[in-house]
Amino acid sequence: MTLLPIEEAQARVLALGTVAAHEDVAIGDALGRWAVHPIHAARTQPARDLSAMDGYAIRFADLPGPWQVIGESAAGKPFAGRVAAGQATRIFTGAAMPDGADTVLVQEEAERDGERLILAGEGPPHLSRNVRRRGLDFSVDDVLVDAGQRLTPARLAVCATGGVARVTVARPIRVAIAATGDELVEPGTSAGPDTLPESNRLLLRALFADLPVTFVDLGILPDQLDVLTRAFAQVEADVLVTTGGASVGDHDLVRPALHAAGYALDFWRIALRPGKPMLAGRRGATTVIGLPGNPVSAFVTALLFVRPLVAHLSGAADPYPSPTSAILGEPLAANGNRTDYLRAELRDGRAYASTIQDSSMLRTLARSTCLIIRPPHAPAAQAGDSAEILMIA
Ligand SMILES: Nc1nc2c(c(=O)[nH]1)N[C@H]1C(S)=C(S)[C@@H](COP(=O)(O)OP(=O)(O)OC[C@H]3O[C@@H](n4cnc5c(N)ncnc54)[C@H](O)[C@@H]3O)O[C@H]1N2
Ligand code: MOO
Repeated sequence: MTLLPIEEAQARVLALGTVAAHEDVAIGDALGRWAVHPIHAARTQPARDLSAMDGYAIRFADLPGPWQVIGESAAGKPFAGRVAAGQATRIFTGAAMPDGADTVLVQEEAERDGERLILAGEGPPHLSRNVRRRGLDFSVDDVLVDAGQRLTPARLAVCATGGVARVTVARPIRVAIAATGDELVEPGTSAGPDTLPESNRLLLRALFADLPVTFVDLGILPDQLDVLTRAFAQVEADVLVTTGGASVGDHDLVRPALHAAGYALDFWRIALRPGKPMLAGRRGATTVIGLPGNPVSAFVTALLFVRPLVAHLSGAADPYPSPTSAILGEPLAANGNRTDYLRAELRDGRAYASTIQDSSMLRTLARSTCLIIRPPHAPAAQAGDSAEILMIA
């Protein structure tokens, strides 16, 4: 059986999606969304030459003083007059430089007696010392945020400073989530030995909590073709995520149910461990991603496929998770034909893989802080070798 390489599977998932319509939102509501267009500054920052320190505005040519203090410039309350030879004004951080002054003497290096000011230190070493020039940060029309960039706290702050009140973003992505399996019960309900508290819906919602999504909870669905088909046929969402029932057993009915509900399958089974039985398809504007039921497989496939799809539909220029690298703390055996995401702990910059890599084991996942990425057919690796990792905690 040929399995689809994960990079190809990722590209195909993104290609299935229909990019969401746009809306304008206040910057206060835009955290974690992606800018659809480049965001341009509506003002210059600083709008005037400003003092960077508390002290005195002087003319550099007048050093080493003394000076006569003729007034004050505070933030928002500029000095109205002009500083002539031998004159200075009191000035504070963020205040406009008075006309005629070009340099700020910090107050720690000055002594004042009434209007008389003298140098009491080395003084500013060069012209314009402690002055923030008009436009130092940005000028009107400069690009503050590129199209496709995420609106992080710092980017929202630069928009505010740039006089940008509203931004264009994709509308929230509607994500419907269904767990399937006769053995599953709502977490917290009393469960006998043949039942299992359902955890994948909670896992997925938590994994996407920072994304601009609205969730539709389809609940826990039984392994019955007609029930699954009816539920999938009624979905109105941008993304339908199912978990479980994706493999080859007699009770793995997600694929036939999706087919019966009118979804066209794009692929099934990929070269990934854990996560091999993943499937993807589409019906109208709804992309379906069928995740394996094993919780660790659901976790890894959600990170590698569902999150990037939601980010892509939201306008992200770079929707994929960003691996970094670490030194291996222990040797690793040669890898087989699937890309392997090993649950591991990062300690003192070294990654240690768990000895048992079973895709049902949530406690191992919960203890892990990273996943070590092993490409298909990677040769055996030694302690001290470098490896790609994906941080997960
Ligand atoms: N003969 C074969 N058997 C299996 C293969 C295969 O290639 N040939 N693939 C294995 C792989 S790999 C995986 S992964 C699993 C996943 O299969 P399914 O997607 O059909 O998952 P289920 O059988 O429904 O469940 C697997 C496991 O996970 C538990 N589970 C399911 N959903 C949830 C949930 N929402 N919350 C918590 N736990 C859940 C379920 O009880 C099972 O124990 O198939 C292998 N088999
Ligand atoms: O691919 Mo399965 O997810 O290894 O257990």
